[in-house]
Amino acid sequence: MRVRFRKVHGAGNDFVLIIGAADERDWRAWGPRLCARCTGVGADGLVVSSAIRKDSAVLDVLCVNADGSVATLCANALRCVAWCASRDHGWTTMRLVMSGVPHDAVVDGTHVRVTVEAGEVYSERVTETWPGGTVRFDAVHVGAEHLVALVDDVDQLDVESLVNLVRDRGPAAADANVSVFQLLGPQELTIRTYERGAEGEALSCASGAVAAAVAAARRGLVDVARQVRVHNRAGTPLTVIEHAERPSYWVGGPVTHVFDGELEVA
Ligand SMILES: N[C@@H](CCC[C@H](N)C(=O)O)C(=O)O
Repeated sequence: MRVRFRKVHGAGNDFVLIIGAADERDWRAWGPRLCARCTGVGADGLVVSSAIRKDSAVLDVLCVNADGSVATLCANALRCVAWCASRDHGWTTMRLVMSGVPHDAVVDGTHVRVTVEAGEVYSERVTETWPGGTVRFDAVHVGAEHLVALVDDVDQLDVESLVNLVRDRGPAAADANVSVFQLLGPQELTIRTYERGAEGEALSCASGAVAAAVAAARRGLVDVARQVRVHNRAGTPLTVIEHAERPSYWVGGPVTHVFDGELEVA
């Protein structure tokens, strides 16, 4: 059977997006095949979305990581789904459900923001001492597990080697997304994220941006009641701000359509 897909990225975090295909197909098995950089379409994740009720602005979204695991939250995937739904149906606000958790989305041209809920910040949950010094990671659950560490200079770090060490630090670390961030100035951070499931450094990570902003706020470095800009490897910053009415955060930034295609899936 042939299905249509879109290749879309949210500030460099890229996805193969299949719309309206909520059936029994084993998308977990298709994730690694379609996401493979050399032999597939190439992406950080495969995202499958479908309307919960016909023509309603409520969509169920599945995100399968490039390694076949399922992401409990991928905020950039949600942003990309919202952009596509806006283009297809003209909706500018919608509700997206990922792993049973509802998220609101607002589309304004190519700028898309979604809500993400953050749990408590567990300070210095993992400490790693290595030749580059000591790095202390806070643990923050933002729908997916994140470890985030404040460092002096993100560019000086060999992130992959650091993550390999951190991953051996027990259950809190073994299955987490891992980020290092730096304070750039008032209300500005820069971040590098090693993404679980894509098993590599992502050009941007929206839930990682929320985790870093929340951890930085807890340290008194930023005020999340006002917009925090989070710079990334893609060079297209995301913004994070507390939701005015409920205990949640908006994370926003650009979504870019790359191309459309058709796939034969058995
Ligand atoms: N693949 C990760 C989640 C990735 C988060 C994503 N990049 C974002 O934008 O939120 C996982 O399985 O935890």
